[in-house]
Amino acid sequence: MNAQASMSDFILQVEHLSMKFGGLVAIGDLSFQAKRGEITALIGPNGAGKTTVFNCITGFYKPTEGMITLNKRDGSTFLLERLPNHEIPARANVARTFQNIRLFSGMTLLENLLVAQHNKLMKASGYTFLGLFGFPSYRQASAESIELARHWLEKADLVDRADDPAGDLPYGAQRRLEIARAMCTGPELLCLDEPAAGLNPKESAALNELLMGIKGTGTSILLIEHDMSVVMQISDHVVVLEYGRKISDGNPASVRTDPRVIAAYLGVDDEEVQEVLTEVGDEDVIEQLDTGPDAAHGPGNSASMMAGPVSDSVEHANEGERVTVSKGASKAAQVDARANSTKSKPAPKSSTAKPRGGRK
Ligand SMILES: Nc1ncnc2c1ncn2[C@@H]1O[C@H](COP(=O)(O)OP(=O)(O)OP(=O)(O)O)[C@@H](O)[C@H]1O
Repeated sequence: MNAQASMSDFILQVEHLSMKFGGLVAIGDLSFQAKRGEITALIGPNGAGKTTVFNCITGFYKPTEGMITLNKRDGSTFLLERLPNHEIPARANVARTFQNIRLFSGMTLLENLLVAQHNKLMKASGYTFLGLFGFPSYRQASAESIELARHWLEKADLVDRADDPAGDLPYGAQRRLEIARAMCTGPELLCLDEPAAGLNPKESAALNELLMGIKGTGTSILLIEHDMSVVMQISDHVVVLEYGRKISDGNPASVRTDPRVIAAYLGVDDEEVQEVLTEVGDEDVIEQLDTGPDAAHGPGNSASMMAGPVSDSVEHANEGERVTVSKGASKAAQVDARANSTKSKPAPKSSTAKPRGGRK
């Protein structure tokens, strides 16, 4: 990320966010920023804490610690962790979709998009029955709402089905309708929780097109996604979580080749981490294993960033370069521990990480 960027270039700043559920640390000291007008992806294995981050941003959870700042285009700033959750969409202009589709399936597509604009229409009616009698401000707001709904139905390639019940749409189209509905609330930050889940490749491509169109309007997108074809194609910036901690943060190309990310995603047995990294990694990855993490895009060597679950420990054994990691520990931490171990024992380069099966 550009060090010259000013604070107002960032729509969202998450600082030292922690969320604990009893003894479970779902998010631990997480900091990242999302640039205005960009697509920022939040990725990580199941249970890494991605949805919990969304729930903190959108007010469903009040974080245990930390600060979430939203900087709007007009210069106003909101501390989301302090804002009542019903004010987050209305005042901070943050909209979200959920992992499970939440449409009004018996209502038409158009009606779904008009319901999303309910607040605007109520305001225009003066919160009275005057709307029923064609109060001019209400008539205008009503016409604008229909126009906005039509606009987003077109963008989502759904305008032909405007009068069909939402429940009749194929799954991928329902996903796009949800996003269109969120866009009708005029968000500055759109948070999408796994929008590509369950989509076929054609539907994924349609989703990518819709999201790129939304980005083109200047709306910033925060995206949780497991589908790497979506993440790598459309994201400007990727933040990777493992056990609620950030293990990598950078552009898609740098994150894709980060050994810690590969290890976290593979989810292999502890003793197999090195073996699998060697087999799947390209020369860059192998080189990083030998020389340590890439400070240019990684989160650095800070133990707090790289720690696994609170109960885990990473020990350096006294047998050459072997690293012992307690069961269930962070795979990213193993990669880091191994890199540190290699650094502290200057061994000949040829002694580690030589591909056994060659590159794939
Ligand atoms: N309300 C809650 N109460 C207790 N534990 C919770 C709660 N919400 C989340 N967790 C726990 O926090 C951790 C992170 O969960 P979260 O759903 O945020 O992960 P995720 O990365 O979104 O996973 P997935 O990719 O499977 O959706 C998990 O261990 C989960 O069980």
